[in-house]
Amino acid sequence: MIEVFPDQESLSRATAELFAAEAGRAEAAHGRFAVLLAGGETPRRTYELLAEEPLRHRVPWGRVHIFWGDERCVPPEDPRSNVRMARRALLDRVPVPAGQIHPIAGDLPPRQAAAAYEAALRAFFGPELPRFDLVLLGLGADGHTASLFPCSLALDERERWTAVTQRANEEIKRITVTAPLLNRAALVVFLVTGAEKAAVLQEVLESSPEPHRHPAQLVKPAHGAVRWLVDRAAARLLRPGL
Ligand SMILES: O=C(O)[C@H](O)[C@@H](O)[C@H](O)[C@H](O)COP(=O)(O)O
Repeated sequence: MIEVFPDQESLSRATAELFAAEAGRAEAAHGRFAVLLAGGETPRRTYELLAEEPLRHRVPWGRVHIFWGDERCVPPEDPRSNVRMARRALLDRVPVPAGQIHPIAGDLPPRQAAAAYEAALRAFFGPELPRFDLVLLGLGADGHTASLFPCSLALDERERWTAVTQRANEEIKRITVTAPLLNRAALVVFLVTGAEKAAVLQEVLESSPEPHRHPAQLVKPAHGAVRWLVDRAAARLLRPGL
């Protein structure tokens, strides 16, 4: 399902409202809301809106459990950190109990960080593959999502829930969740804005599946839904009515 919004602000507002609605639904259904946050820049405004009136009062923060889809292997205060971005935009401003925030430790050696994060996931969800109520994902201009980059070994990981990856021409490593975890989600929401994403969005949504070229095409939850929230600039090359 693809929803086109006039601009990033209206997309961010709709995403924040969806987050609040899903949180209320999950809490009513099973007493908690487990969400996987996206990194990068696109979700920042959504997180800010969730911390502000009126939405801040619509989310049962005491029942919310926060995880991340990926993190850069940088210190916690590094401006590139996805955990830092979400803390500053949202988590430092709403009453989620500290024990319900499960950051990826970007300052650990990468393999140790991936193992520690997988242990945190297992501690919370148990031995079964985690089923998140909501997964927020972005889309890179190269078709990546989370930190699942084209042609990376992590794309074929079917056992582990986390992996160490590295983006081409980027000196740092990254920790990412893997496709099996993403594909257990109840609801996956891709957030895509900006004219620079128009070409890749068209390829991901309209070209034949080539997940090693466009890892976002790996995301097809067997028992869940995928929604694409895109702005008009990113959607400009899509077939009408897609
Ligand atoms: O750590 C990251 O960078 C994200 O997890 C990554 O998958 C991001 O969602 C896309 O690269 C889009 O990034 P923008 O939202 O900044 O365009």
